Order: sequence, then C-alpha cells, then structure tokens
Amino acid sequence: MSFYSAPAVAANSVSDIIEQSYFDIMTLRACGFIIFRRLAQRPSPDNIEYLLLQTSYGEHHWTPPKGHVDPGEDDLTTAWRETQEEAGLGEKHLRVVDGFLQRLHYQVRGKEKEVLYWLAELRDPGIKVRLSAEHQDYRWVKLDEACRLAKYTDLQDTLKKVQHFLEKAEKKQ
Ligand SMILES: Nc1nc2c(ncn2[C@@H]2O[C@H](COP(=O)(O)OP(=O)(O)OP(=O)(O)OP(=O)(O)OC[C@H]3O[C@@H](n4cnc5c(=O)[nH]c(N)nc54)[C@H](O)[C@@H]3O)[C@@H](O)[C@H]2O)c(=O)[nH]1
Repeated sequence: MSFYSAPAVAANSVSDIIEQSYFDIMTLRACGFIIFRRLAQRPSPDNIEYLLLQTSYGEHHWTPPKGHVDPGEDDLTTAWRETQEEAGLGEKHLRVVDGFLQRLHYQVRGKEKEVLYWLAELRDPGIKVRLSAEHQDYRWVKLDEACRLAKYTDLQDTLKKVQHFLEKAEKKQ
C-alpha cells in the first residue's frame, strides 16, 4: 500500500546510480501473484479458476493481489506481503509455480508503472479469501470471466498466457 518504488536492477557505476535514481523517481512499481486454484470435481483445463480482487476505490477495477514496493524491499517480498494484506493468503496457503514471471508496463496518472506477477496455486481450493478495506469484492473465475473482469488487454493477455502455461505443463506430466 506504499507509494514508494524500489530499485529495479543492481546499479554498479555512478551513471548507473543516477539512471537508476531517475528511474525510481519516475516509475511506480508493484508486485503480486496471479493466484489460481484447481477444482477436483471438474476435468482439466475446465477446473482452473483465477482469483481477482475488486478495489473499493477509484474505478473499482479488478486485478490479482499486488501492491507497491516499499523502500528497500525486494520484489518477491512485496508480492507475499501484499497478497497477505489484500487476500489473507500466505506461504502456507500458496505454492509458487516455477518458471512464470510476467512484467506489465502501463501509465498511471502520467507516471510509468511496472507490475511484476509471479504465479501461485492455492494449495487447498477451499481456503477462504480475507479482504482488506482496499477491496470490496473478490471472485474465483474461469479464464473467460477473468478476462471480462480484467478489462486491460495486457492483463487479459497475461491471464491467457498463464492458462496456456498451465495446460502445457499438464500435458507434459
Ligand atoms: N481513493 C482512492 N485511493 C486510491 C486510488 N488509487 C489508489 N489509491 C490508494 O492506493 C492504495 C493501493 O495501494 P497498493 O495496494 O500498494 O497498490 P496497487 O495494488 O498497485 O493499487 P493501485 O490501485 O494504486 O494500482 P493499479 O491497480 O495499478 O491501478 C491504477 C490504475 O491503473 C490502471 N490499471 C490497473 N491494472 C491495470 C493493468 O493490469 N493494465 C493496465 N494497462 N492498466 C491497469 C487502472 O486505470 C487503475 O485505475 C489504496 O489503498 C488506496 O489508498 C484512487 O483512485 N482513489
């Protein structure tokens, strides 16, 4: 929930540091998880559902849990912290899926914003989501409905990429 941004890459020269500082001032940065669950009673891939949260402010838009990187905080720590704060889900509830990391870039009130999403599966599909005051609703939805709620093309493309990634991984097993 902080509005600070953290360094995106390690700086190793004066010009790198200056460039990095400029990037930090000019760029908002947030991290989170695309969270999915698999329902046992349906065949794959029809059993995959994604978690989206609806903000209680602004345009009431829907996104996966994510939030701004605090000063000195590393990106993955931010993703865990924000997911715990916004959905009540932590490491004991989620299994991180190796090999998936998506970066989105978009503008928010005239500033560049970078968002990093890792991918995580809910270990027990029955675990309840606990919202904070930042969100007014949440839904577990299949890809089509997730893309309808997440009205931004880049987020829709990310969700489609996740679905493809999961289906491909399943075929390999
Ligand atoms: N009252 C009020 N308060 C606000 C408002 N705004 C913030 N607060 C406060 O900030 C705290 C949240 O802090 P964190 O949780 O740490 O941060 P984030 O999770 O990062 O949260 P944000 O909502 O700031 O960031 P985004 O989700 O990125 O939305 C920003 C804009 O970007 C667009 N947009 C969103 N997603 C996508 C996408 O995937 N693709 C594309 N292309 N565009 C996208 C969309 O147009 C959207 O309007 C809240 O507690 C409030 O106190 C506001 O309007 N009114």
